[in-house]
Amino acid sequence: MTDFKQVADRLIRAIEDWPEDGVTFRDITPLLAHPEGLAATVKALVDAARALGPIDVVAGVEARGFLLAPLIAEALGTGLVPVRKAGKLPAARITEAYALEYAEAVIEIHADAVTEGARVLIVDDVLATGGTLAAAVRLFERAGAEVAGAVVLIELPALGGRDALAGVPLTALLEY
Ligand SMILES: O=P(O)(O)OC[C@H]1O[C@H](OP(=O)(O)OP(=O)(O)O)[C@H](O)[C@@H]1O
Ligand SMILES: Nc1ncnc2[nH]cnc12
Repeated sequence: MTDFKQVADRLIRAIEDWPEDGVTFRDITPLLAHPEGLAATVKALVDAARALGPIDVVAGVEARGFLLAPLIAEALGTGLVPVRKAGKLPAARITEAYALEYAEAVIEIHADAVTEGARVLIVDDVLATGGTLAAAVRLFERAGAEVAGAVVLIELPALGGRDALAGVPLTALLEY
């Protein structure tokens, strides 16, 4: 089995000054495009998810969380809930606004996306300021669920996102 950290360090690329000056963008597309990179990524994510205890449902945050969450949900045998950017979900919604490293946004879930007390695992590719994941946690708490934890591929510790998630178990597979 390919070592995840080795293959990820080789295949995740850093793009300077994108999408704006001063941001180093961590691009996971070469990792996902590589067969062994993808397999090692899925295994590492699923191992991290299993370590968080029982999970009833896996949530992926649009857009890059959508690339990862279904792979974990399928492996755990759970359902999948999309956390969508504003204006995409057709039925009654719960909405949260937030700021992230280089933008502001609004995310939503369907009000009936989770059952009362369900243990939700939230998945995304990057934790930067934590604005996105903290907003996702608020969505599921407002929906009556319990956030069992969050798993990300990459944490950018200099941006302090972990502090925004106080009280939520967070596993990051890599730090840059
Ligand atoms: O911790 P934060 O400062 O909130 O930043 C992290 C978020 O930023 C990126 O999403 P983005 O909204 O750029 O969009 P994308 O997934 O649609 O590319 C990334 O995929 C995370 O969701
Ligand atoms: N530096 C970064 N690279 C990739 N995705 C991000 N989302 C927020 N900050 C990011």
